[in-house]
Amino acid sequence: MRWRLVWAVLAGAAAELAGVGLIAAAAWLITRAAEQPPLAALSVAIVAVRAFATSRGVFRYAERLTGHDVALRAQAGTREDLYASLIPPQSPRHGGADLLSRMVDDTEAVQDLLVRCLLPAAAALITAVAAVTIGLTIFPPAALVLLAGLAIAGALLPAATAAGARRWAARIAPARADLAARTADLVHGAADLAASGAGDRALRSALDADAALAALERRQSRVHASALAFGVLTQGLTVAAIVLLAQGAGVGSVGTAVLALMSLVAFEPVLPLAAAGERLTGILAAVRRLREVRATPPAVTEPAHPAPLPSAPLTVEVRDLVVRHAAPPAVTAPATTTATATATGAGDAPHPEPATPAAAVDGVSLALTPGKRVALVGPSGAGKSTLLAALMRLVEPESGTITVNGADVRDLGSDDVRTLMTGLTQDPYVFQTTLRANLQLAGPGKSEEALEAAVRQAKLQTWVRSVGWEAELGEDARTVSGGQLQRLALARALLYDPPVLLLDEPAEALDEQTADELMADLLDATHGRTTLLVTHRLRGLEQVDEILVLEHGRVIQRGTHRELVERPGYYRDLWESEMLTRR
Ligand SMILES: Nc1ncnc2c1ncn2[C@@H]1O[C@H](COP(=O)(O)OP(=O)(O)OP(=O)(O)O)[C@@H](O)[C@H]1O
Repeated sequence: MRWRLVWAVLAGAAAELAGVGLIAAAAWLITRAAEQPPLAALSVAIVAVRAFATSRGVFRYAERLTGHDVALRAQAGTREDLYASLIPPQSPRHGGADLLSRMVDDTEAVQDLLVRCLLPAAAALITAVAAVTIGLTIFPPAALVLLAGLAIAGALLPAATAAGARRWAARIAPARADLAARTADLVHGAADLAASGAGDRALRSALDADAALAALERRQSRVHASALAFGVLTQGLTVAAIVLLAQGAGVGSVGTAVLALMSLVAFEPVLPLAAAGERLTGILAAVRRLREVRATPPAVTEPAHPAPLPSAPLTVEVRDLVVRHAAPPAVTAPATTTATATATGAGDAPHPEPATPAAAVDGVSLALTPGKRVALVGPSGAGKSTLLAALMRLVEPESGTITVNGADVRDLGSDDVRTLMTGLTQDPYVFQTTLRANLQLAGPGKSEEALEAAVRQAKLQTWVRSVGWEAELGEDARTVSGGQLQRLALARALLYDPPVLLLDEPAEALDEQTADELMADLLDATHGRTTLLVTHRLRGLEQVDEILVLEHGRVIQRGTHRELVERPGYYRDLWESEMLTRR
């Protein structure tokens, strides 16, 4: 990469220098030819003009080729790093439209950093040094004026545009993120917005966000246009000053023409630096945002030397487990408010510390011996999914232990743990590919019979038969109903067949009858399989070995179905109300 970058800089500088040489040689040739010297006196200049003209194109081509090659490689490298940093589960996880804009726009900014800022700046510097050096050999005072003009247009002006743009970039980035988020809400939430009659309001707020962004961008364009105009003015004044100085000092028409035209051309690579300075601010903000994603710590700490995986049969023991989620990040004020607050200094006011959230799982102990099936029940928000996430190493417990055959899961690689304990998560995802590929995700080498069996166990065979194995499923699962999605994910979990199966509400989003059938089939399918099942439905739970009732993260009741229905408490109340609604 480093050598490619050097070649790109050299080719860019050579193209600019050829341009300066071409104009200087042409100026000399034209003014000298006017004096009608013998042709032999012009032959070197004629060859030089041709050589510079030809080589300029060749160097420019080489610069574009190597420059874009370097930039695209850098962009690909940045994307790769970003993807790699997103693979381990993060806490908190970046997501949605914001992450998309970071992945697309911000990684493109890395390309711009090279193509629009670093390479042009290096080429401009080399050209400026060459032009000033040539000027010094002809008429030193003119060279000094040229140096001053180039310094204003190439250093002071870009610094000023960068400072001006920084203010706007700080406001434009959140305004753009705001618009992206509102647009994503409009697209993905179209059905919900229409159903709750909030479509017009959402559209209006997206249009307001659009108008706010457009206003900011218009003001930024004004800064951009004035900077460009000031650069051209500096160029004109510098050349005029050089001509006046040279004529006053009696440099002669040939020397004056060479100085004037060469100075004019020396500004060519320097003038775009004002725009580059402006762009640099946005680019640096994008680089910062990318760093933020890469620096987000993974949700769990990986051991430096993962212990070997315990082999089945597995006994999983959870002892006094406490899991606390991080407090949600403070809501940032809308872009315009932030800017106003910064301008007035109000933004410096200290933010109140977020209160420590209550533990989602608070001192839970349980044992899953080989073949044992345990059910977790409890009200919404009781901590059931969090317990499953801790078993899958998706969240780091605050205290307590989880061991597999005596080995602490913190000493195992988290990917390894997920080959031992995994299953159906609460928000299953359908990938934009065929139904078969969606299932095979869990077992690329599994036989056709295994696929069929998983589909049968998940009670999905009628649907599969009607749409076919090669049916394309949508990324946003529009082609799949809630129940089908749930059963597809269940089939995937059953196909993966981990030693310890974790199932988070497998009958969620199903109608009463299908849910009953599914639970009955599931309890059959998991017979003799180590299983931890989160459910809101109690029917069939007489088949599981132990039931834990969670409330506010704590186990408030535990026992078999028979024991729990005999005792007064949450379980018996829930059982009675379930029986009542079924009558
Ligand atoms: N990623 C998270 N960040 C912060 N808090 C969270 C997170 N996930 C869950 N919580 C909180 O932790 C608590 C337990 O949530 P959890 O999803 O484990 O409950 P649950 O029993 O599975 O609920 P449900 O039956 O509705 O799925 C809740 O108060 C929830 O708001």
